Amino acid sequence: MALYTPQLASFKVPAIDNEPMSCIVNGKEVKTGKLAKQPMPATHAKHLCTYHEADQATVASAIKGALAAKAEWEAMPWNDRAAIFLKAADLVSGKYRYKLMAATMLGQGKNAWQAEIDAAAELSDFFRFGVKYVEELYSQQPLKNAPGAWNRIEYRPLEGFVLAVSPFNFTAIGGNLPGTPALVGNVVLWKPSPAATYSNYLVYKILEEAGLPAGVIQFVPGPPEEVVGQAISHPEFASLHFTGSTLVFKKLWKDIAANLDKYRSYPRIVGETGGKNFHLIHPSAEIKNAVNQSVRGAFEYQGQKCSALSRLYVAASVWNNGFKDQLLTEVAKLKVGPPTDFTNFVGPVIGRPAFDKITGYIKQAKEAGGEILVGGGADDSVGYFVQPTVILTKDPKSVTMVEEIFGPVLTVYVYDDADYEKTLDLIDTSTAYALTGSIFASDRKALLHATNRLRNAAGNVYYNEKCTGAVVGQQPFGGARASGTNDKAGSISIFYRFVSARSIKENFVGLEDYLYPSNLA
Ligand SMILES: NC(=O)c1ccc[n+]([C@@H]2O[C@H](COP(=O)([O-])OP(=O)(O)OC[C@H]3O[C@@H](n4cnc5c(N)ncnc54)[C@H](O)[C@@H]3O)[C@@H](O)[C@H]2O)c1
Ligand SMILES: N[C@@H](CCC=O)C(=O)O
Repeated sequence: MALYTPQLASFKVPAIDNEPMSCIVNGKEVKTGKLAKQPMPATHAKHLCTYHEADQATVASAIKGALAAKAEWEAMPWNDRAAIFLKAADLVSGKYRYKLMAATMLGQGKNAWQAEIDAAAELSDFFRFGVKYVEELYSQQPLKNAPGAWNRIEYRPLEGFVLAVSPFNFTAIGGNLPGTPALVGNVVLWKPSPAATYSNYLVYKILEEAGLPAGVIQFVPGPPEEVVGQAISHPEFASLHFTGSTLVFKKLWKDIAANLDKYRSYPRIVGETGGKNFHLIHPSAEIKNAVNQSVRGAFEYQGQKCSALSRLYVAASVWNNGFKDQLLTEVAKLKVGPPTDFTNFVGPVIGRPAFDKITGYIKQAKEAGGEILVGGGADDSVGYFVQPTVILTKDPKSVTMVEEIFGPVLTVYVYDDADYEKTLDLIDTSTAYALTGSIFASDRKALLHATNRLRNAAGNVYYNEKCTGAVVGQQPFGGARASGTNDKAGSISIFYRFVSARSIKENFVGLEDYLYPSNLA
């Protein structure tokens, strides 16, 4: 999909305060007694909407309704199921493009460019490429048939229901987590993030307008522990499709294990989680490109991408010969403010807890001897704004080089050119994560050497390009170690996790005798 359409220049973000919104169970809005607000990060004084949260009875009825919708959804011809998602993709990139973008800008604090990448381009790509991948999956059939026999594979949806638990930071991931299992015939209970409820609600409404039958996806915003806990302890729970923090994913995995004896099948657990992503700047790197890519990688969407650049390893020869000056000059120029002013590059972070956590890390880094080279400030008087911050550390294992911050904070470690091999070891071993990383070098041997040495340090690797911005269909996305199950969103691989294949052999030739030739001697 083409990005940044000309109309965007005159795009007026519509007012979307107080849109009606609630849980949607069996296609109907459910008004419960429990109300919640999604705060607006750029103003925090207002809110986008008040919505009804799922209570226990709502979750129970959503699960029951999903299971009731299952037989018909499974039996729907593939072409009809595919048509719904293709229609939804057209609505996302067409009729609802600006509304989705506005919801993502105001509700999640993205600037217009980032909102278009996410809510329009990536979401419609997930749906369109999803259809292509499922076509490919279904057409994968045994290559061999013995004479008189026919083999085939049926890609059944899972027995029971899938639980999709989505993060705040990508509207597209919100749509993809329930969309992927639903596309292959599953029914899904979708618990969105409380910080992205409005945009996610719109995604649900778009699927509904595209023809998704009532009950196939149940939209149940609500208190995370309660809603998720209730779903996980249900005997028909079949799978978790999660994206979010490592801590929460590990907890949910343990909760699932504790309930294992209740389930009919071993649940499929798919989780894409945190990152501590790196740029490695080799002595042969082209400086201007490495600087610009680092600025985008670290500060786009306030560093609130799982893939955001967070630890930067720069050769001393490069750092002292222009890299440092260019980096600091560019970061100091970044304009910070609400996304409604299109000249702002950096917007608000998602909310009070994120603001406190990020500023807490900056404080810790200072106390541990880190030098703030630029930024370091923050302002929560109106909205949650953290200045883009660059910290220089002499300790490559200091806290901001190791832990996920999820904010506009970049820590730099300058290595002696002679210590290149040691630096590769540091990158590989100093964090628990392995999501994304980039190597900047004009020496091709150096690129290949680092790629081999860092084989398990990232699921997505880039050469001379920032470590964010994976595109559906081009760079399948995900990481291993503490970063997730690496099932690769935006590729065919993920669909295997939500089907349970059945092999069927049909015999056309009757057996004349049960004895083997060896028995006849
Ligand atoms: N690897 C990836 O593809 C990827 C993509 C996007 C975001 N992320 C990660 O997501 C995190 C940021 O998103 P977030 O702040 O929404 O994450 P989060 O873990 O706080 O929340 C994710 C989801 O889990 C729910 N949740 C939170 N606590 C829960 C609990 N105790 N029990 C049950 N459910 C609970 C939330 O309501 C939300 O729906 C970062 O760590 C980021 O790296 C990873
Ligand atoms: N597609 C995104 C990953 C989503 C993480 O939050 C990227 O590569 O930047």
